[in-house]
Amino acid sequence: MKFKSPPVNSLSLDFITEFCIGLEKLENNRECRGVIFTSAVPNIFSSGLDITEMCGKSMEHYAEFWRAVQEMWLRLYGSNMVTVAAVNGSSPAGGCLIALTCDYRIMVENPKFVIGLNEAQLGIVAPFWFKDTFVNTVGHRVAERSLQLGSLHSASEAHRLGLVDELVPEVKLQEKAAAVMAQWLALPDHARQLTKSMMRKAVLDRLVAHREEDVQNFVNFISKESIQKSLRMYMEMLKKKKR
Ligand SMILES: CCCCC/C=C\C/C=C\C/C=C/C(=O)SCCNC(=O)CCNC(=O)[C@H](O)C(C)(C)COP(=O)(O)OP(=O)(O)OC[C@H]1O[C@@H](n2cnc3c(N)ncnc32)[C@H](O)[C@@H]1OP(=O)(O)O
Repeated sequence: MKFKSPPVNSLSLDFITEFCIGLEKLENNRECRGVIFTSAVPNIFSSGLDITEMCGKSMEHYAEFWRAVQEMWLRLYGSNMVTVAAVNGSSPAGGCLIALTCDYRIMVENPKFVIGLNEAQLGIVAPFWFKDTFVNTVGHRVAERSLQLGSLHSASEAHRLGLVDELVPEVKLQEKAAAVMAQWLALPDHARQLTKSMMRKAVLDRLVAHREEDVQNFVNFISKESIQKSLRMYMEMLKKKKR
């Protein structure tokens, strides 16, 4: 699955809806046993959640958007397929979440590419299920420090921390992703799927059990004037950076 929503593959409501429909089709296709996620936009895997979906909109819109973000994560983290992220560009926040939610992450070894859950830098808080996914990948200590600081890690640092599993030169990315996929698909599906479910079930169940509460927390938090102000300032900063 190749993300192609220029300029930065931000995760808008439309993007997420298409992503979920695409994933569901693949999940229901008995001939499809694995998916590689990558980007068709140069230098960007995904810039994370589309900030304009969380800024200056109605409470109803925030709730609809957040349910879609939850749905994307539930489907991907709970997927029966082998999921490999071929990270060929920067991947902050929600973009990093997509990579973390896969079974395996391969990143291009470009020192300009960054990845991490940088929510704290925007004055917002990664919800518990982003945090759980991060902890399950890198462990508690690394996740705690990285989340509190809202760190964006270079590719080599991300590899050192275990945030990504492998680094490769750009030209080798697709070949390596295909090789990893072949390795994971060599196992009997039922054994791999039951093992994956055993590893991820508690974290998935936690969001399913608290889904509406999590929507309300998000809506209450994001609609605060102080948070809206932080998001507006962040968007301004992104625009100014270009001038
Ligand atoms: C206690 C209860 C808690 C409950 C939970 C509460 C809250 C949690 C909520 C949400 C979690 C949030 C998750 C997120 O994903 S937030 C998004 C975070 N993303 C970022 O910080 C990345 C921002 N972008 C960048 O750093 C750069 O754009 C880039 C990705 C490195 C690319 O740089 P480049 O120089 O190539 O491009 P530009 O910066 O010029 O960008 C081009 C264009 O795109 C716009 N844009 C970039 N990112 C976003 C985005 N995420 N959303 C919307 N728009 C984006 C940018 O402004 C430019 O627009 P322009 O009009 O100027 O062309």
